[in-house]
Amino acid sequence: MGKIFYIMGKSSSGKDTIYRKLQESENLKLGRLVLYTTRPIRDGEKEGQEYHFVDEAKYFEFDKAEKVIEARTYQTVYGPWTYFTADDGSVDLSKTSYLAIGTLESYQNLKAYYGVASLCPIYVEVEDGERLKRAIAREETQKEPHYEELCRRFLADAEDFSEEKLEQAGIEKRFFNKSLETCLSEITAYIKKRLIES
Ligand SMILES: Nc1ncnc2c1ncn2[C@@H]1O[C@H](COP(=O)(O)OP(=O)(O)OP(=O)(O)O)[C@@H](O)[C@H]1O
Repeated sequence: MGKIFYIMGKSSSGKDTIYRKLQESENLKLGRLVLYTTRPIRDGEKEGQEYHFVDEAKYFEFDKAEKVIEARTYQTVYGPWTYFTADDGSVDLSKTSYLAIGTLESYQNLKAYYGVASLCPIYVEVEDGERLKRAIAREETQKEPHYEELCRRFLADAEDFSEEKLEQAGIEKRFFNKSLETCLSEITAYIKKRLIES
């Protein structure tokens, strides 16, 4: 059976960067499980790459059809943004393994939906000061930087990824993203090992 390799970490820990590199990796050949969001697309993002960018009506459509696996809404300074995973027919674990990005909460819900044996957590960590610098640098590249949202998210993450919650979710292994290259090679080796085991 295939596995869902689930990348998690606080904002600006490097999840998207790592996700893109692993997707490009010739020798892993992982399918993509793309989450949905109603938040506006950022400059440089592409539909279907980081997320499926949809409006609220689409979310309600999936919900009505009972196809929402997990959903969470953040009351941001720009209004409510919903992030969700939908059973949109793109996942077949009998055929392949997948790579996804999500939160600790969505990870727990996917475990309940697909079964604990199908999920494999990839938790990425960066020292807080360095992570904040990367977040600001990334925001500065945006046409309309959202600094308030950056601060809100930074504070919310401290709670959402508390040591207690990590322990509850059974996250033991951590991948430190100081050097991207080293972090990527450690994650790649880990995924290969887990693929052989499954
Ligand atoms: N090892 C690294 N060294 C320096 N910069 C890095 C490293 N890894 C990622 N970055 C940069 O840090 C910024 C944040 O990375 P990225 O957008 O991948 O984080 P993220 O975890 O997906 O954040 P979010 O959850 O907020 O979308 C980006 O500008 C990225 O280029």
